Amino acid sequence: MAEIDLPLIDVSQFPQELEFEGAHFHNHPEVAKLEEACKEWGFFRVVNHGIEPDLLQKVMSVSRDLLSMPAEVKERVQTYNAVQTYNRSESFYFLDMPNPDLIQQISRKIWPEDGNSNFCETIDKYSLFLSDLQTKITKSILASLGLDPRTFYQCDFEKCKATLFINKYSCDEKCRIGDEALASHADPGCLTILYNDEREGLEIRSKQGKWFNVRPAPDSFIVNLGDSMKAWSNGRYRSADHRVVYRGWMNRISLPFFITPPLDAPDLGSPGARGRE
Ligand SMILES: O=C(O)CCC(=O)C(=O)O
Ligand SMILES: [Fe+2]
Repeated sequence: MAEIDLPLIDVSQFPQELEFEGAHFHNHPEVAKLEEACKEWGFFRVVNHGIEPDLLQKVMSVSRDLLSMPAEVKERVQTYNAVQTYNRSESFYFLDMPNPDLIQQISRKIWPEDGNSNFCETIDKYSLFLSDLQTKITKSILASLGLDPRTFYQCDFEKCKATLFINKYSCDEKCRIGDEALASHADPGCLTILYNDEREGLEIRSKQGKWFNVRPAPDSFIVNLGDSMKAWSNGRYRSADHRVVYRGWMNRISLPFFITPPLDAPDLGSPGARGRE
């Protein structure tokens, strides 16, 4: 299986002025790199994102605590699933993030004695950081299409919804290297910010239809564009097929943060003639 290192996007290099109205930045070097990555792969890896490695470790650790609870405890949570499409896997999802009340409700169901404030604070802090990161990335994607950052508000990107998943893929002795743990798919929404443990297994399909194994890299996030962003860019940007393949591990944890358009933002849901050709 061919391997790739995803294109690296350094968030600290994005122009600060992206926050201001009326500026155009598609010639900025980091924004140009982003444009290339979105066209070529629809996937990139984000570094210098400002999230402390310590917080990332804590997020993994509280996710493991949650997933290692007995099945009958996990089943108290409505959004706990042994999802069929995730072969031999289980997941929790948290809607409308950041959402401290929901995190507490879920935590109290799992740990009724004390509500596990460490879990709540860690997941809350993490989702606040990720929301901020997704805003920066989305504005930079708009800039890379040659658009004014105000488009973010004019086209209702700020109303997008974020859902955090905590997934665990488990394999037993019957698993064989190359078996699909998550079948090939494209994400339907705007953007996905994915953090996973250092176990290999994520594969993405190139423009030419060839599968590549994504080499893991610590302390960074994988970002991919979904079908809504592809449609919104009038097909200029890819929403690439990807899958998870078993590579010899017993367990693999991944935390996708899905950014999806709200139902009341028709402008975002439909492709328009925007951006430069
Ligand atoms: O677990 C992964 O690395 C990828 C997950 C994914 O693609 C998804 O949940 O849509
Ligand atoms: Fe996906």
